[in-house]
Amino acid sequence: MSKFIVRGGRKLTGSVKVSGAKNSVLPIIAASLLAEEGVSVIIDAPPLDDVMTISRVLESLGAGVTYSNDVIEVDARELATCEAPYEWVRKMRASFLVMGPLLSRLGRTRISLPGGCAIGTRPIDQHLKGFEALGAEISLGQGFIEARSHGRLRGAKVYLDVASVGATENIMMAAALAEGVTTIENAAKEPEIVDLANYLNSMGAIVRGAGTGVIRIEGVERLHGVRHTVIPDRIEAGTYMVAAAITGGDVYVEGAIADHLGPVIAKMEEMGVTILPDENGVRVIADKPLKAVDLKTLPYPGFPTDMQSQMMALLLRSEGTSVVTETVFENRFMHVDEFHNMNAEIKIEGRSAIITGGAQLVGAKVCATDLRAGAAMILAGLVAEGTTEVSGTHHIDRGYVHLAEKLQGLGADIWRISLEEKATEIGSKPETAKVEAAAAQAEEIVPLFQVQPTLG
Ligand SMILES: CC(=O)N[C@H]1[C@@H](OP(=O)(O)OP(=O)(O)OC[C@H]2O[C@@H](n3ccc(=O)[nH]c3=O)[C@H](O)[C@@H]2O)O[C@H](CO)[C@@H](O)[C@@H]1O
Ligand SMILES: C=C(OP(=O)(O)O)C(=O)O
Repeated sequence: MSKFIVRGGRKLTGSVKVSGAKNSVLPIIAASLLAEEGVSVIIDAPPLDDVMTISRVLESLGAGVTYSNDVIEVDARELATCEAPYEWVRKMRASFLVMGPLLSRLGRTRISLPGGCAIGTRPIDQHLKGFEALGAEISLGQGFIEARSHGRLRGAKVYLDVASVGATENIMMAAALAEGVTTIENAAKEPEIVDLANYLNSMGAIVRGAGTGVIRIEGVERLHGVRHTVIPDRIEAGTYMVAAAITGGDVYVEGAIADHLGPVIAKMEEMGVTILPDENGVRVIADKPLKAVDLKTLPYPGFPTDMQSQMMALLLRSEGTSVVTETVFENRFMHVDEFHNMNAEIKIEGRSAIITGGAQLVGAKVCATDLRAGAAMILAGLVAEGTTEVSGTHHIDRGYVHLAEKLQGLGADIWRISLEEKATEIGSKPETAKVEAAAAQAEEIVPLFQVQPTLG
């Protein structure tokens, strides 16, 4: 078990590099299961716990997976089973993304039910509706979902009741090897969908319209392994943009793609933050008092739910009242109680949080209730009076590569401790790598990305 310790009060300056996108690399690794020929090479794969988890899922299916210096190689030419075990699927909902590729390639799959999580119930009915439209028979029992097809899946029209990112991806992957044409209507439009479509197309698939509400997939008979570079993580980029703004800093976020961050940039500009995008990244300058703004989360190109809690931290620094409305997930305000512990003034009314900005935040012991909530606590800690201790770091490790080190590089006073070391080293900063290794061991996670070139 470990914690982040943040001492507030430093302006962040300098440059920080964004890693590859978690939400792109996960479906892309899953899609590698479709390659019956050659090996897939995925470049800029971030060394995150979620990447390790999906790699473990692939290994449990019989694929060979190696990782070295942000490059993952997947050899899925021979698969041993079509069953994804509970042990790994329960760790991460995105493991369910192997269902489409397995069904499409093997004609049968059995996967543990992914269940809900802290931010909502997160049903999978739209994924299943899509598979059924393609001719699969679905059965549920004993915590597993089984899907079978008689021969190849058949292309069909699928209308999604909600523009689900995961369902769009799963159905795209299932349709890639189906017989005939599949059309997904009311498809999700996120940049990660486009990245997955580009990956599938270079594998030999025929996917058109990704990034719009209608995606057309013409099924092919075989797909092969390719080299692909994952897009930069827009949520990680947005988090560092907020870190710059909240501390009144001046930071260049290298790799941030302004086009992917439209609503985040628009809202920060409305607040009075200067954003200067160029072809390699985005510079954020916060040299004026922040204004309150209202925002509502929506599917892309609307404001991303994955940036809601970080923006709430920023709005706590503004003068006036802001209203944040969460429309994507039904329970994504868990961070509000944690903010209260830091002297924040926020009231929840239904799906909206009413934020009275301007109060001095005070350091406290808080918990990362989910991945982005954890990032928000750290952001608040950067400007709180005194010291903030953020527990629940396993959530943060799902989505942020070397968070403490990247913030330290910008001048933040943040470090990570293992709870064991805390007892003996209060007041000193233990060396980060050693502490992370100890923390990983304590959480029974093998630190694959630092010490082992090969998974498994
Ligand atoms: C690995 C990954 O890419 N995760 C992202 C993905 O999650 P994920 O793909 O799980 O999110 P979805 O887009 O599917 O979920 C959006 C909404 O649709 C609902 N829904 C979804 C599927 C379904 O079959 N039925 C249904 O009702 C969900 O409960 C939720 O309320 O998109 C979310 C919304 O941008 C992000 O917060 C996550 O970071
Ligand atoms: C909710 C998130 O991810 P996941 O869908 O993997 O839980 C996120 O990245 O904020």
